[in-house]
Amino acid sequence: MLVRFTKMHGLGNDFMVIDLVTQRINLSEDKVRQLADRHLGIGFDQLLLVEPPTNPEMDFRYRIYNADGSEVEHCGNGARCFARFVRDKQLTTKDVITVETAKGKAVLTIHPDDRIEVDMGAPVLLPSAIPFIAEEQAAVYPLEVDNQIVHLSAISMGNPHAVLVVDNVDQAAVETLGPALESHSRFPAKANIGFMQIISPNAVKLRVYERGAGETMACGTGACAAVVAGRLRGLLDENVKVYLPGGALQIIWKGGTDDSVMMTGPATTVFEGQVFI
Ligand SMILES: N[C@@H](CCC[C@H](N)C(=O)O)C(=O)O
Repeated sequence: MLVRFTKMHGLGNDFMVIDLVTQRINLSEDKVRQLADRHLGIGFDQLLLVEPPTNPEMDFRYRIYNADGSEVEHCGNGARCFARFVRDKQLTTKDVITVETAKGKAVLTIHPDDRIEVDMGAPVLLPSAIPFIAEEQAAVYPLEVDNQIVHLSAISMGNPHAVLVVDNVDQAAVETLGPALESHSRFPAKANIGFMQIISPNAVKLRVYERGAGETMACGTGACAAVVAGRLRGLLDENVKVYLPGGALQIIWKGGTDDSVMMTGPATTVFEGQVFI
């Protein structure tokens, strides 16, 4: 069948977005992989499916799939694109939108200047809940990989992240350490791997090797996890600009275990199309 879709991006982290409020389809993992292929399909880092809510207190539900076909819990850049999508498609007229994700509720605010703010919820630091294998909770964990010891912070923003602090992000071993850590046995559900260079207490540079997608131009949940990691290590203030290869996000985290991480940034529509599925 012919399905309508929109191609979007958040700072270069790109998405195929399908409206399942007004269309119906079933997608296998193989089909997602085929659509994600940049030569044979549409090409994307993640697929976003916009659906009616199952909980009547929410406005929508959205589901997220990585390019490798795996379903994931959360996506920061995707959440902003989702908000832009439902407004542009006139599926809602609200400025504050609530959405069900696989890990609970997200609240999105569209500001008059078009930037979108997402309440990403509180970070999860308990190792078993990330999930990360460790005897006790710590801000930094030593871990052996590729015959060396690296020091990382482990955080869930709904999805699992590891964050390493590096001296120079442009020279970080993202292509080798990224995949080795993504599938490390201490991350039973795999993980997204962030490499963060501290510029000042209010600015960092970040590259993220994403689980199921490889290095992307930006990762919203990765930016949130990086700021949490920097705060836990006493390196960052509460309001931090995160410079990713595709552009900058503003991240605010007050630092309490119940405090939400707030992420603000843009969402861009590239084109619309139809594809046989
Ligand atoms: N690009 C996303 C994160 C997408 C999911 C991630 N690859 C995972 O497997 O958890 C973002 O902007 O947060």
